[in-house]
Amino acid sequence: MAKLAQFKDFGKKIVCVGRNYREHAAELGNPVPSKPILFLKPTTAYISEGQAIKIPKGCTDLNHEVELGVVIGSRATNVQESEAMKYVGGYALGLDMTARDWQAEAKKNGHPWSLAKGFDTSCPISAFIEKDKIPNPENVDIWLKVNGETRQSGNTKDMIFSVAHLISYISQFFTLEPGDLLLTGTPAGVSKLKSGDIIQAGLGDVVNVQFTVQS
Ligand SMILES: O=C([O-])CC(=O)C(=O)O
Ligand SMILES: [Mg+2]
Repeated sequence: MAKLAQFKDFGKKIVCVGRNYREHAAELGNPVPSKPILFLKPTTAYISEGQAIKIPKGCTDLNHEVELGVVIGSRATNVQESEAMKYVGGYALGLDMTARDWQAEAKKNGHPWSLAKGFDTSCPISAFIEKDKIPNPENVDIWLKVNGETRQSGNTKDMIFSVAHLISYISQFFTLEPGDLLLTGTPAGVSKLKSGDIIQAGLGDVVNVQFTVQS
């Protein structure tokens, strides 16, 4: 496996998992999935700390979704679940910013979520986290505050599909490449944001980030 340093410049394709926590599926009135629900964001969605989250033009219900991000370390095609963790290069905290009004409309009409999930600034991301800083990705506290008030507070042990299962499942259909980011789904507590809001989010005490929302 190549040296981890090369993944500090991760920023390749963003593969997202939907409804991977029962309580979040329930809060939006969705059934619990029997297999992972996948969607993609374009790489133009990435921002890092210091850049603002922009409410996309016409969106009236921008939501935060804090998620554990897994950075892929080596090329993965059709990997077994028992081997899958070898393909992890490290981690990151990611926000799956969602135009909930646009997503609701897309759901109603059976249309894709690309616009609701893939607009510019829809993937704020922390710095790269070395793999050994998170020895067990299935037991990490994950939290998000808006203007100092806790909105999301979960633990990755409540994920329906594990990191290993997700990598194995996804790699059956498309190849994961070094530098790709896998966003593993959000716990409950998603809520509406407005211009000027300050989001703080973190994974246990491993990492925390801050982003401002702008119209
Ligand atoms: O928009 C949604 O509810 C699906 C999703 O991304 C998640 O569960 O993290
Ligand atoms: Mg999400």
